[in-house]
Amino acid sequence: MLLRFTKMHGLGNDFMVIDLVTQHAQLSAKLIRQWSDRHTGIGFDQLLVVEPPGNPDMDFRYRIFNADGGEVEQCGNGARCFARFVQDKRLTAKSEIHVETAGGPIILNVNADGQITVDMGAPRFSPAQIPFQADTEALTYTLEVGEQQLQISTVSMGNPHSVTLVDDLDSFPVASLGPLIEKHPRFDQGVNAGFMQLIDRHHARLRVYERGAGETLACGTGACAAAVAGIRLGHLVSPVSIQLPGGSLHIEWAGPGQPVMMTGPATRVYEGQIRV
Ligand SMILES: N[C@H](CCC[C@H](N)C(=O)O)C(=O)O
Repeated sequence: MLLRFTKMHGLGNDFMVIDLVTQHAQLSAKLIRQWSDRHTGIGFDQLLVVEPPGNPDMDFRYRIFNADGGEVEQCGNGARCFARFVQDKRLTAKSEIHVETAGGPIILNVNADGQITVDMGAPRFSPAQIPFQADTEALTYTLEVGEQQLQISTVSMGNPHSVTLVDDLDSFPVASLGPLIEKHPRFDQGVNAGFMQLIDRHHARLRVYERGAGETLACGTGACAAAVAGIRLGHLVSPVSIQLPGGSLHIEWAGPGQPVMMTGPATRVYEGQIRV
């Protein structure tokens, strides 16, 4: 059987997107790892799957799998591509799309200018919600990483994030410290490791070593987590422009209990078919 898919990206964070509303396929971690290989497969950071909703009040279920085959709770750049995909495929005529994910409900708005704004839900901070091993909730924690002691903030956007402030992002050893944080024993389910350089009160630069995918050109939930951490620490004021290697995202957050609003592009690259 041939399975249709669309290759897409959000600021260079790239995806294979498949519609399992009108198609059927049995996915496995092994198959996803084969597909994600950038030499022998299609190549992507994440696989995004469109399914019918479980909850009749929602329009779709949105499932996310990392390149390593693991299913995860949320993907922000993917959410914008999801919105573009379901409109392009005529799976919906709505411009406000309500979607259920393993990390909680999100709302996608396709704007007149083609940008997409996502209500990502409220961030969570308690260690149990990250999950992260700590005695009490704090704004920052000291994490032993290799020979170093790093100050990190932790934020859940449905998926887990650590945020470390650095002075010079270009020279910071993301490739060596990222994987040590990603698989640090204090993060029970692993973590996406963000590294942020403050520019001014409304701007910051960010690199993210993603759980299950490595360093990506952009990370939407990572941008949300970094903006929220910067605001909580008093370094940033909403709205915040987060500049990632692949481009910038506009983030707004009105404070604890309020949703994080992320706005950015979604790009279609090509249509494909693969035998399953
Ligand atoms: N690697 C992430 C999932 C993808 C998130 C990222 N691509 C985004 O745009 O938010 C995790 O394991 O939680």
